[in-house]
Amino acid sequence: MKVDYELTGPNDAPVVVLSNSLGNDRTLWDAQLPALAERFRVLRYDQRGHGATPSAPGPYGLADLGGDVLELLDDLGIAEARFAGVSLGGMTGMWLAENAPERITALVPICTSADLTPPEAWRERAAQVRSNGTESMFEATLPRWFTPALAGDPQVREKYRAMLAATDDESYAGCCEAIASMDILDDLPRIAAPTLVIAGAQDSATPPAHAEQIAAAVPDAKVEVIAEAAHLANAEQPEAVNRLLVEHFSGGAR
Ligand SMILES: O=C(O)CC1=CCC(=O)O1
Repeated sequence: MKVDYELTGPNDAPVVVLSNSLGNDRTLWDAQLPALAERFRVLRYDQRGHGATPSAPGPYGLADLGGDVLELLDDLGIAEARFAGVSLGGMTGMWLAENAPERITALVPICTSADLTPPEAWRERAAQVRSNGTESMFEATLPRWFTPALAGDPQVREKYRAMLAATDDESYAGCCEAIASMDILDDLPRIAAPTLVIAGAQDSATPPAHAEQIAAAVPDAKVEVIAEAAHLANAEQPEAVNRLLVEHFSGGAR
């Protein structure tokens, strides 16, 4: 699958790949771009059926979503990259670090999980979206994405409602099925990339315990919990997340 992408930053700088979560697109990273593109070649892309990337019939697995990234890196002639992903994007990053370790030199999974059970709940969500469409998910989703302070802001509501509604129904469902069938927990100890796991203190979708579980399994991984942030912590607290991303990606890449 050819994904839609955008490259920003110096041509000769190390590459940082940014991967979005379920129901939004690469503009999720708008507030990271200025800080990262000063030092890195930033490669933002849209997960399949999200943003400007075409859809494909589901179900998907994380191998499909990770495979999309490998195809993109191959097409662009990028041998290796640092990788940050939010939620589904973080799962994609962990799959890559386990299955294509030579391509991932540093990893930052953000507000994500390696074990988001029960799978039936994701299959039910997939069925619901195939019947009712992505926009029907909005009122239930926004309070998971942001703390009440931001979730009530009319501009935030409109931006994220539009992104969710623009997400292809079948792809959203296929991504839910990728989460349902996710099988990355047991291989976390194989991850060799220096790893920083970021959590939102108020994230009800993937609470900080999920970050602790990942960090306990990945050799030498660290955890940072961002106060006053829910699931889309990079959008809600960009300064704190930018500082951590720049520090981690400037430090010990493998
Ligand atoms: O929409 C949610 O429930 C939050 C979420 C889970 C996986 C993902 O990418 O977003």
